Amino acid sequence: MYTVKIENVSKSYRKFQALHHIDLQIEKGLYGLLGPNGAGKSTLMNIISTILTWDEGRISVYGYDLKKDSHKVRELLGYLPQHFQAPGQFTGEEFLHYVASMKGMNNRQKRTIEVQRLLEQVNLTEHTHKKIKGYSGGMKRRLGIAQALIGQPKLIILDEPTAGLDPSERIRFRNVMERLGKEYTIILSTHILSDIETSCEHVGVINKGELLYQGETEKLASLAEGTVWEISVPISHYDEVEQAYTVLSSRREQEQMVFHVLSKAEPKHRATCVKPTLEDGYMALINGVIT
Ligand SMILES: Nc1ncnc2c1ncn2[C@@H]1O[C@H](COP(=O)(O)OP(=O)(O)OP(=O)(O)O)[C@@H](O)[C@H]1O
Repeated sequence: MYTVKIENVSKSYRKFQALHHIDLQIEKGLYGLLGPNGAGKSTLMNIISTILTWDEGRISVYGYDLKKDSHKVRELLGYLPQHFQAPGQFTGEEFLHYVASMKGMNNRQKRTIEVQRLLEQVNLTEHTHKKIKGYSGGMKRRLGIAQALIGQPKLIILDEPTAGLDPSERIRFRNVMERLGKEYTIILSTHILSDIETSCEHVGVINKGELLYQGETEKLASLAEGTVWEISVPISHYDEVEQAYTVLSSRREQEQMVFHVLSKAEPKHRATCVKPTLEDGYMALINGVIT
């Protein structure tokens, strides 16, 4: 059963069309929204979060129409905006209490339990009483994730939640999300493929406001089957290869350069076709090598 249904949604900022007829169906669990800078990810997330309006199309969230029943949707929603800011003079704990009160959690004792649980979940317990202005970027991000989880929302929208997190925080974040994804719908946007590779079963890829793919994350890699080639050339041919192909990776092996490149046709250099990774599938889509 789909919890979020987006049908034929378009959005323009004055004359610039940021989203073109987007159709997306999202089920309970973790859903990854992928796309390069300016693809339209935040626009779409702000629309689902009821912050932005849109021009045409229909969106429903847990059966509620987003236009007619936006107040109902807001009650189900936890949201981490891309540029999350919290007042620096608050401590982490005070801020979470404040957000929880705004969400209608009036019972102080219950609120305290919830705040402590969330601080622990995002690994901020030892900074509970520290002022937010003294937090690092990663700590602020984690606090942002905690405030999005207040009140156990059924739909959690996280716009680039892992920006600024170090590798161990990223792993911790993934574990928390995987656990929550068993019960709730979580949509997260990212450019970091490793964030979604293991945790999101389904993914949508957008570029320039167009939806290029939606489906199983695993299958994104196989879309690029037959278009990823390994080429080994002398170092002096480096520029030639870079100009001729979309280079996915390169490494030096003694006097040779070994490239992985994208190409629909077999390259003119001696090349071996290799099994694509998720990143290759994504790059092939974004570069228009596959459609
Ligand atoms: N308020 C606005 N007015 C005009 N254009 C906008 C506005 N907000 C976004 N855009 C444009 O819409 C397009 C989509 O932007 P959006 O922020 O949704 O992309 P994104 O995929 O979230 O990018 P990023 O990963 O860089 O945050 C971009 O070309 C952007 O410049």
